[in-house]
Amino acid sequence: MQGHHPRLSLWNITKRYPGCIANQSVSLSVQPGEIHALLGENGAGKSTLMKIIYGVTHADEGSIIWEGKEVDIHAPTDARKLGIGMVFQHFSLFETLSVAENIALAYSESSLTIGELSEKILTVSQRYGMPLEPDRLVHTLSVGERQRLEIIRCLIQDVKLLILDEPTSVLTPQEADSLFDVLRALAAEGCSILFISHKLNEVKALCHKASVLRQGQNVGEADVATATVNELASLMVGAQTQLEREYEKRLGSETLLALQGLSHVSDDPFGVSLKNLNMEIRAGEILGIAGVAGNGQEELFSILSGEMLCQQPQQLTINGRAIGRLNPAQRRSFGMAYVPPERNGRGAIPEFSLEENGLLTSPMTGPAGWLKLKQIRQFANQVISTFGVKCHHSRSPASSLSGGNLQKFIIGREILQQPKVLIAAHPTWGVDFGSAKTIHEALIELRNNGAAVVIISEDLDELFQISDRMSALFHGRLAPVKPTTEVTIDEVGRWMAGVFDQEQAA
Ligand SMILES: Nc1ncnc2c1ncn2[C@@H]1O[C@H](COP(=O)(O)OP(=O)(O)OP(=O)(O)O)[C@@H](O)[C@H]1O
Repeated sequence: MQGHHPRLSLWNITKRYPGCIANQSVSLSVQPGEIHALLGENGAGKSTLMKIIYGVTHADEGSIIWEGKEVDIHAPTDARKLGIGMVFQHFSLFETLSVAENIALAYSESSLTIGELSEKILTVSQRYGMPLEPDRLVHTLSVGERQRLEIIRCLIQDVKLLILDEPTSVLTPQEADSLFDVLRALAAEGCSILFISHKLNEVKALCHKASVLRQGQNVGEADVATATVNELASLMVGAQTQLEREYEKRLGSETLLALQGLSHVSDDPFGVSLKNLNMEIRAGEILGIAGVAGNGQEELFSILSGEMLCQQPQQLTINGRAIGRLNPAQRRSFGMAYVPPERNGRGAIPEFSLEENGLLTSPMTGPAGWLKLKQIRQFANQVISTFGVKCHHSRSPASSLSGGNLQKFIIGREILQQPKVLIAAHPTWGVDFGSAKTIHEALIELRNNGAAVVIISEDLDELFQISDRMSALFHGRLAPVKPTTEVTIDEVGRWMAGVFDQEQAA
């Protein structure tokens, strides 16, 4: 009697990691056709629970009931056989293969030819209004299209439960709206959806129910139609909380960092070339760079940080000193600091402890090169306490932190070094709203102390909230730089679509 049972029920799921209980006796149910949000602060245990359902990791205790029957899900293939699909935050696609070839790889057990699979892709994409050509090579796809590919990959196999982990963090507002239309259509057909998000407005707009995890435990369920965004927030943090703050806009003083006629031809066949960028970033201001991912943000970050060098030293100056040919460490000696777009491998080394990761960008050695162990520990603990990083202790490996907590550690490590110039890509990516506020306040304080801050982000709400001036990147070109108070969201949207006159660009 399948119809009478919830699609999925979890009973008393417990998962322990060394030094922490990620999920503690979590029970929840999802009905057919229900869009169910999973909310919780960073480290609350959301991803762990989803990974257990999808068979990526296993519970120590508890049971999973699928349409009324207890099941063992040992691996993602078991989950897929039941009709469970998952779209991860980080896509795992092969750039040089086509859409159809990428999907074929996920279904190696199926006997469909590429031609038959392409037919199926077209049918699914037309049915749900998600245009995607099966022959397109993945490297030509935008981020939104890549996500479509991941979703279609799940839908090809009649999916009954779709899990999405922060799916809108990589999308423009328009792309997020069309994703929601697809999810609503799927739910109307009876597909259940589990949706992880830190954006409570989205949850309110899309979901029917929300379960809230706090420190690994399910602390309640809310009917999203009747709960306000503030009530959802209070359930998450267990107290009344102010969601957002307005920050005073400032116009900076003297120019600290300047880009002059900076062009860079990408040697990556899938990269974006930067074209004649001119920009001044002043002491005491935050400059926000908007743009749809893949328009040169990655390259701009690399050229500002020194991971990629300018052709001419004077194309990039700090306080008038030409630094275009200096490497990242040499630029740091002039007071620069960076928060790169990837946490793992670039922002932090997963196998290293937090103390060692602190040392990576903040050298704490004595005259003979001896490590100052006490200072290293103090610094890591200062970052942990100032930015509310949830971890076992300062000697825990970075890989044991939840995504949002590692992000807080990386940005905290950079801000506490009091840089003169900070270049930060997606500073609050995957960070819960309480911690996002802490990070915003720290960035504003850094600005108020006279630093020049560049924020490269796809999150327009965030850019409008904390930037003093704004611009956008499109196909490696920079839109005009204007005070945030003088631009509208529509104008920035047009910049992001390439509608600007390069002559006016600053
Ligand atoms: N492989 C691991 N080893 C040790 N501890 C881990 C591991 N993976 C997760 N944890 C811990 O389990 C807890 C829950 O982490 P999880 O990633 O599920 O949180 P989350 O709610 O998804 O957080 P975020 O919003 O930051 O993604 C955290 O305290 C984290 O440090």
